[in-house]
Amino acid sequence: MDRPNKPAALSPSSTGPQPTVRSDKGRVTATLPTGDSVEVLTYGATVISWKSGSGQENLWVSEAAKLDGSKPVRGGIPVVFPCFGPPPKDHATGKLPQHGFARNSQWEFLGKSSSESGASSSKADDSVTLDFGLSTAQLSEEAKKAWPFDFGLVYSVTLGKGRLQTMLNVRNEGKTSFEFQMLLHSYFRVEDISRTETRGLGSVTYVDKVLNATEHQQTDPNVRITGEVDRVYKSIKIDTTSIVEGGQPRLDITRDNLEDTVLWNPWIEKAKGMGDFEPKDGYKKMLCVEVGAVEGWQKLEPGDTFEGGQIVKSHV
Ligand SMILES: O=P(O)(O)OC[C@H]1O[C@H](O)[C@H](O)[C@@H](O)[C@@H]1O
Repeated sequence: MDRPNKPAALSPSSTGPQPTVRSDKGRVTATLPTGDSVEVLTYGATVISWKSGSGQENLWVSEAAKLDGSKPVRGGIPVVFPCFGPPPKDHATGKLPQHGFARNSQWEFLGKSSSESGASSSKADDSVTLDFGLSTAQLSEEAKKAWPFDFGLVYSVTLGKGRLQTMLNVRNEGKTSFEFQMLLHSYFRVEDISRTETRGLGSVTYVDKVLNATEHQQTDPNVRITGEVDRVYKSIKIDTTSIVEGGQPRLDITRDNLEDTVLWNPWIEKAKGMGDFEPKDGYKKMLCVEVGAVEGWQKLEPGDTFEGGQIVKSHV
């Protein structure tokens, strides 16, 4: 499948200030002349910071998050592949840990490409894309044994003025088909969860993981977070889920070729139970809105590819 809005390669005739990209000791950072910036660890290809030109951080990262590759990052945008949550024991992913291996594998930085025209904007606007790769050969022996399929992932992180696009491309490099799920586990930063709501999830069926995985129908198009929430919204018709604070739009999260979104906030007790979640009242400052394909399984035949992701627009 062709990726819509893929930025073109840097044109030699480009003039004016250019984005700067630095790669050092497992961290890749990109900064636009507008001041927008992104920082990505090669560990998990985890985006750990995304700032708007105003200097405003859009992602939440725990103060106790491990950034040394010893454990998946608690915050930012961990990549979930090839299973979401604890995999069913009778499925081919059954021996993998919760959320699979992508978030705790060492990815390769494949390089950058830049564009003078915006990836999702009609207005001319510089952007830069950072590509990261993960394939079977890079996995730990344990992960290879637990999920014995040949695959190739390319994760493209595109930074534009006031927006971030993250796209995961999955390719079956083997001789047999495989099934997978994928999800971008974005931890968004909010000022005050008590003034925060999401819009765009109305008339959708969701599975409530807090209430014994029972199915419910979302009737109110606005969802306020007033306690622990862990919901899988399925087959959503509206492409964009917005985070609104005090009635003002904060972030618009648009799914690309993905139909599901998980809403997660651990609230008081669950936050206390997570050693890498700090400060303990940090749940007041974050909301996970996680786009993905987690309802059932995506099947890929040998040689086939799947691509899905998100474009996030920041209003500040
Ligand atoms: O603690 P982790 O493995 O990072 O998972 C954190 C959370 O991820 C998703 O949002 C799931 O829906 C939650 O059930 C899970 O608690």
